[in-house]
Amino acid sequence: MNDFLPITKIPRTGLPQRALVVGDPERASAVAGLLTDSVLIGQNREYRSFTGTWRGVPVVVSSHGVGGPGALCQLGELAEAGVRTFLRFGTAGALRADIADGDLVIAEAAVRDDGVTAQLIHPEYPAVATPEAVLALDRAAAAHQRHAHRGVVWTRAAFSPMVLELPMRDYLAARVIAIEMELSTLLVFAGLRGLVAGGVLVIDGNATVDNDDPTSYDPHRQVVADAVAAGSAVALDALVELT
Ligand SMILES: O=P(O)(O)O[C@H]1O[C@H](CO)[C@@H](O)[C@H]1O
Ligand SMILES: O=c1cc[nH]c(=O)[nH]1
Repeated sequence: MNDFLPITKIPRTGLPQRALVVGDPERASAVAGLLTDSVLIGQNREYRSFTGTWRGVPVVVSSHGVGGPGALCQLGELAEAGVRTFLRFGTAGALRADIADGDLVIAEAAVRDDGVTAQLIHPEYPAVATPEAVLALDRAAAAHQRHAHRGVVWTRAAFSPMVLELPMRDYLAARVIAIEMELSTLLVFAGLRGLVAGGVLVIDGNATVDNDDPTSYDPHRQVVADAVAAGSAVALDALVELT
């Protein structure tokens, strides 16, 4: 048998039990650059994975690309290789005027509009973060003096609407605070497997505005880059607190 798993090309066994998962492979490299003794352990497609230590604790940092189905492939292989605790460190659009660019959103749960978890379990099953992960992220954000908001996140498979309208009004009325594309997949996956999971997201725009004018979405701004750099330490600090 091959020593590497087929989709991510990470080693089949022996990975640290904690992983930070991110969308962008370049973000995986940047976060790995913060670790001690970081080693690239797999690179295939959108999946770039490292091991290293943070505050003396072994961790994995791994990218899953954009979208739930691809993320699910990565999560399954990380779990097969030994990961038990997952935090997603991503970006998201704000759904409230008082949530600013560069702020952090700590997810308590996610709306399962992800296009993939309905193929795993009934839609009534919740996508909920492990309470200890929420609290660890809250403490880490406070320790780093980062502005953080807690609430429900909308995970949506399609980045932009086409013929059908986004049900934006309903989720705004339901007080959902941010939108992104992979978190509910992680939370459902972890729930079904009995694993620990949570997520923290850097706000890179206001999705209620960007939805009216898609050309206004610009995640490549200094305020976002600075928050991603600061948020990396928040996410890693929380990750190593969890068991
Ligand atoms: O910054 P990441 O982690 O990729 O997260 C967000 O950014 C991508 C869309 O631009 C989607 O993957 C979305 O979930
Ligand atoms: O899915 C996403 C990710 C970042 N920002 C958004 O507006 N949407």
